[in-house]
Amino acid sequence: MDYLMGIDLGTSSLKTLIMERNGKIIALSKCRYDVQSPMPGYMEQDPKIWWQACVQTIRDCLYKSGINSDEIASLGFSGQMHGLVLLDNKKELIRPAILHNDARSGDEVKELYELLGMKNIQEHLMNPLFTGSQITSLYWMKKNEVRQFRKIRYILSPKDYLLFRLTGVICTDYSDASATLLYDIKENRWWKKALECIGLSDLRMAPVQESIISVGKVLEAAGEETGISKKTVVCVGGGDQVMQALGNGVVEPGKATVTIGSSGQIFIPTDCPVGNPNYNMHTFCGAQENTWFSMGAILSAGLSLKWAGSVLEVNDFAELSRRAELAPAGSGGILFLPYLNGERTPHMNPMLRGGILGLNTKTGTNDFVRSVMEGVAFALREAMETCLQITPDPTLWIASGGGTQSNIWMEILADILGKPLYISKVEENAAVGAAITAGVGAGVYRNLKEGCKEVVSYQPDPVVPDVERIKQYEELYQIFKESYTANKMGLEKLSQIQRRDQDA
Ligand SMILES: Nc1ncnc2c1ncn2[C@@H]1O[C@H](COP(=O)(O)OP(=O)(O)O)[C@@H](O)[C@H]1O
Ligand SMILES: O=C(CO)[C@@H](O)[C@H](O)COP(=O)(O)O
Repeated sequence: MDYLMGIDLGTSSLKTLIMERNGKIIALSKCRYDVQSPMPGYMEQDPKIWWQACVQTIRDCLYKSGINSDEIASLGFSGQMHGLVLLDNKKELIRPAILHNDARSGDEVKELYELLGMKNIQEHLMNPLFTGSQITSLYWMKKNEVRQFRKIRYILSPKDYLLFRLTGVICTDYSDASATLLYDIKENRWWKKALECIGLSDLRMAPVQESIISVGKVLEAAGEETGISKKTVVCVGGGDQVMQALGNGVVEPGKATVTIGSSGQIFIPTDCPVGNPNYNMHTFCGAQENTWFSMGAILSAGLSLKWAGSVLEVNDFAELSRRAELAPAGSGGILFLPYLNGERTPHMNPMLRGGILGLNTKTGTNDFVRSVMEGVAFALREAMETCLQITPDPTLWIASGGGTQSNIWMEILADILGKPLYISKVEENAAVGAAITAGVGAGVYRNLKEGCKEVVSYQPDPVVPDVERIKQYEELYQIFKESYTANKMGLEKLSQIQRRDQDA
């Protein structure tokens, strides 16, 4: 039988799975790791840890499945987007990866807007500039790590590093290329002006392929390390948002996903690159040429619940969900602002900080946990409304990510978005999407649409919003939006104090 392998490099863990062509998962393995924050606002990971996690989970999956590795027709990657991985001319790592949620380059964002010009950015990148994107992280390095900057020979996105370790091939895909903010989305090539502006040439950038393209076979040494056979075809894969969408059967306009992973996203496929007139959401390329999507991204979704758990010293998400179930809808009138590490859509502000408003003598820990889940859902609604200002509302919404494991969180999300939410029957949709992509690359499926049709089905009953709670949340949502405007300046000042104190 032909099996397919999907590998998803997340922010908090790496997941590998082996599935049959009909989507039945026969082995799944996860390896957790931490994000390092050596300075306030810095978010980094050592790519070698990703590779170790990749090796460990591949071996574990092969062992659990009991299959012969020759039977794996192909494998593909999904990866956290925007992050910066740098290799020197010996193809050695230059420094730890700077991640998508890094907030150090606020000044560089402002400078790059000046240097590149708003009109050019609108026309070529079709995205707002933001901290944690490759363009701003590279520009920060140029100013602050001159010696290391000079060593840069290859610039990769996170999943491309795993592809390189496995095959020796340097290459990326359209989705990750566009997410670097160094890529001209209209012209479909690296944007020379942006590269020149930060003192680099497009020779430093990886060749760009469709996600389904097979780049070759595993290297001898990597084969021995992982147990992957030389017969297995290795495909490029794509950014985790594109891969999770495919793993949820979202392959063309009409369907959309709302994701609660470590971060959170609204993902809407579009017929053309819609751009970003208000500089507060994203337009990126899809898995294949001439495919695009609009995206609203919030920085602390699942991460907010993780933080709440650490405050309460409850590190079990299922237990946190039970606690949220015990609190009333609206959490007794308290509101959580989930800006723990700044925010992207719609505020595009790395200097924001979180907040809890309306605390009173009756507020208890159950209210606190529920308000965190509600605050994340309010932020996702604001991201959704931002996208829907310029893209048509899809007919079907699918919830995705680790947050779907919580019934109460899904109920809250459906009520706050005011949308029935479908949930896929399988977990780990980004890894499933990577496996589907690899299946197309190896000829197991004729195309992505066929792969999605064979693999993806939804639980029979969507999570349906409740009419009464929709009304109740509407009132709170208006206060949530106003709270940003009312508190913005104070939150920014607090963030400055936090940086200053931690710097000292
Ligand atoms: N049983 C659960 N109940 C509530 N939330 C959960 C549960 N399991 C996972 N989560 C949420 O999902 C997040 C992880 O999502 P995941 O999609 O695995 O993230 P990533 O891909 O970024 O590593 C956790 O931080 C947590 O907030
Ligand atoms: O930043 C984005 C999208 O813009 C995220 O998709 C990251 O790529 C990481 O996702 P998680 O690991 O937090 O789910």
